Amino acid sequence: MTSILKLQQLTKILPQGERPILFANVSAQIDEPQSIALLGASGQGKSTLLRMMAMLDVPDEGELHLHGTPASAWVPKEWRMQACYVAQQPVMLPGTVEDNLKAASRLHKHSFDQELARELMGELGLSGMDWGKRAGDLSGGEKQRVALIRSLLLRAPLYLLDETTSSLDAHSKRAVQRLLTAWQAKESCTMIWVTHDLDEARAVSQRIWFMADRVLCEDAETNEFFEQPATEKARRFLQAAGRH
Ligand SMILES: Nc1ncnc2c1ncn2[C@@H]1O[C@H](COP(=O)(O)OP(=O)(O)OP(=O)(O)O)[C@@H](O)[C@H]1O
Repeated sequence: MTSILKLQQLTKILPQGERPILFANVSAQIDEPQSIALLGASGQGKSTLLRMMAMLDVPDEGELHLHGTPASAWVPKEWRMQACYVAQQPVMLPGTVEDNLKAASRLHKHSFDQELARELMGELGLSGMDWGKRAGDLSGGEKQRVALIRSLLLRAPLYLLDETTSSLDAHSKRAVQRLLTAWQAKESCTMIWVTHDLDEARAVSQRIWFMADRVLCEDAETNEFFEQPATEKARRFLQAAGRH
């Protein structure tokens, strides 16, 4: 069976600093659609690894494969349509909210699914929003949610979510978690969540990738990771968060 995504011995070396190796020999494989939470203390390289999976950063060593084809054989733009990166700081495209929502259909050259867009806006508490409003004038939380819906409308098989809910209020955060969980199941897509919120990780993921001391230290089922972490590093990480 062809894997959805394969990370093979990925190493990232930083251009300067006392600790030049950010991470080394990170290997993992996703064989079936699922949600994975990528955890670890600050500065371990989680965002860098996620950006590599989006072809927005390159490994110094190792190779990534998407649907069985190595990154070197992909046109980056096509890879990014399959592996959709949702940034922590949302970037609005020029124009209106509607222009942003229509971005995926323009890219794919297919008709815009207005009904689905309305449904998703409603689920994230944005049903009253004027679609003619300039996207740049939205609040930070509104931009985050519109950017997320714009990404979902791409209907990508893989979503790379970089602390997507961190700037949202508790209500919106729960709405996003609910929507993405339902979307992942309905669309049979894969989601990789970088998050510092362990409640979120537990609620949304089936699997945990845990980074510590420059390696991917654990790759485990979510319950197993939280109930019986296999390594001392993970135990200490969970203890520090009051979870173990
Ligand atoms: N291209 C680069 N050049 C220099 N430093 C970099 C580069 N990419 C990442 N870094 C550094 O690598 C470290 C890890 O960054 P990264 O954001 O990937 O970690 P993280 O685990 O996601 O951290 P956080 O949880 O705090 O967001 C940081 O100190 C960052 O400044």
